Amino acid sequence: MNIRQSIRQKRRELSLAQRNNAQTIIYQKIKNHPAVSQAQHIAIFLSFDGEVDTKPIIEYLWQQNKSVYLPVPVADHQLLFLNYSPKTPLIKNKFGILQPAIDETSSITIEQLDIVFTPLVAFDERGYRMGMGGGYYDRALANYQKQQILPIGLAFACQKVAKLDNQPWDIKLPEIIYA
Ligand SMILES: Nc1nc2c(c(=O)[nH]1)N(C=O)[C@@H](CNc1ccc(C(=O)N[C@@H](CCC(=O)O)C(=O)O)cc1)CN2
Ligand SMILES: Nc1ncnc2c1ncn2[C@@H]1O[C@H](COP(=O)(O)OP(=O)(O)OP(=O)(O)O)[C@@H](O)[C@H]1O
Repeated sequence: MNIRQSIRQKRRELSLAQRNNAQTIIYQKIKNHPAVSQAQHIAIFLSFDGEVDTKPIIEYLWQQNKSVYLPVPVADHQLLFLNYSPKTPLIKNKFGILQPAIDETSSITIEQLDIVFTPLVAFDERGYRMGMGGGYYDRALANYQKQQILPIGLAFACQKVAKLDNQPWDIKLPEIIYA
């Protein structure tokens, strides 16, 4: 089994108690995060495959009157970020992940985002990430520094590896919140 598959399996196999403990710590870190307090436009994702459960984070962001956006995979491995409010109807995309139905009027360009909470399968000390293999986030975040976007990875500690062999297109996350 390759490392993507083996870490996805480890992540799915975390017990409910392990998950809840870690998620409580992660939520606390987000609530105390100065950049999150200052941000207005925040992209996050709806969890699947054992990812950190983002629902409570989204509820918190809504409570704080932040504008929340979800990734929508489109052609050429591009991501669209669409507004997500408590009223937004969700549909399942081809990966089985819930997303808002495509509605161009609610999409935001990447450079308008302040923070992009980024899903990942594995990460290393340096902040390199391995994702699901579509290259969606590597493309979306290719120029994040110039665009003054703060990508923040969200993960469980079991997703950390010593060193990923990174490719030229791999972005390095400046911050990963994990527990
Ligand atoms: N919650 C969440 N949303 C996300 C991502 C993510 O990692 N997590 N993505 C991060 O990029 C994008 C979706 N990327 C994905 C890429 C591949 C597969 C996947 O399961 N691939 C299967 C084959 C799928 C198929 O039938 O076509 C596989 O590799 O076995 C899923 C999501 C956008 N939304
Ligand atoms: N900035 C980019 N421009 C063009 N192609 C890219 C870019 N980033 C990644 N790719 C292509 O996308 C493919 C998948 O990349 P990779 O395996 O690193 O994805 P990933 O980070 O695991 O997935 P994701 O970001 O969707 O979670 C690679 O074959 C790579 O050639």
